[in-house]
Amino acid sequence: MNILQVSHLQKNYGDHEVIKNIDFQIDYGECVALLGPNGAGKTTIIKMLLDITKPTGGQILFEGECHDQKRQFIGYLPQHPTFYSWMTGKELLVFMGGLSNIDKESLEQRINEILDLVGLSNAENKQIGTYSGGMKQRLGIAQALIHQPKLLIMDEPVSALDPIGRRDMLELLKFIKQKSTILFSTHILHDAEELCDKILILNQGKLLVNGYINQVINQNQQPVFIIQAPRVNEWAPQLVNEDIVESIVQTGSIAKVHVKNIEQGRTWLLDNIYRLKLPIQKFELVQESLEEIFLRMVK
Ligand SMILES: Nc1ncnc2c1ncn2[C@@H]1O[C@H](COP(=O)(O)OP(=O)(O)OP(=O)(O)O)[C@@H](O)[C@H]1O
Repeated sequence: MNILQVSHLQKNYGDHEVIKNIDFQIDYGECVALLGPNGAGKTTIIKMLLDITKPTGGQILFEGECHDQKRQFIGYLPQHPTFYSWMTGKELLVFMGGLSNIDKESLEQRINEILDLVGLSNAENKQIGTYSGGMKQRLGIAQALIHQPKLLIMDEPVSALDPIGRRDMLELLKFIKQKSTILFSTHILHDAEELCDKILILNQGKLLVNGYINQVINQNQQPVFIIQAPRVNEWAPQLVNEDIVESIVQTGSIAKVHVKNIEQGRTWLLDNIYRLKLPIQKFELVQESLEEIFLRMVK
């Protein structure tokens, strides 16, 4: 049995179809990234899993059942957690543990364990208002895990952090995932690649991809020619050809040209480089990265 089964999930706001007939499942011990550009519908899906928002259609089952008490089952770190800044980290966890009906004796021990896990033992008696962004986010993880939920859901857990806070958080999540089942949303591909087993790519409410990262890369990767030469804006538009070229992406002095067929594309591109007398610095055939696959799909 899987831990979460989502079938035919739909959400409309008025006439706006925000989530369009989505199916996915999460198995025990998996770490799954929900990826999508701004407005794709990631937060809406998470809110429906948490019962904050009601679906327009479809079904959400936890361990095969529609649970009424989702708070016991799920630990949740929102996109913008808000804390009382006058509370200490420990006081917040006592408060949250109380809401989850953990008895006092077990709670004391659980708080010590969880503060140790997230690296906040030394700051437990400091007011949250004095915490850095990274410390607040780690406290957010601690409150989400205090009642030992079966599923940890996080909405953009690292996006707002500086590079050091982000690295700390990724390392913490790598450790937590060894013993947890995790679903988190992000628009940062690299984080998904580093942490996850499976990815769900969402665009405009539709699920475009649902699978293990390696499979997704193998099944969707397209060959791409890299051409580097000065004044890319002037020559790249002349390489448009619907029969041969799928798309062209320009960055700096580089054009990434996706072709429909490698042999035909190579010959045609070389002919054009010669015709245009391009002073090329590089001509190379590479495979797309996950980020490039994502960008192509959500365009
Ligand atoms: N309460 C609401 N009423 C009407 N439309 C909404 C509401 N909440 C979200 N939407 C719309 O639903 C769509 C999906 O929004 P959602 O916040 O789920 O996207 P997201 O992928 O989480 O984006 P982001 O990465 O920016 O957080 C957007 O077009 C948004 O404007």
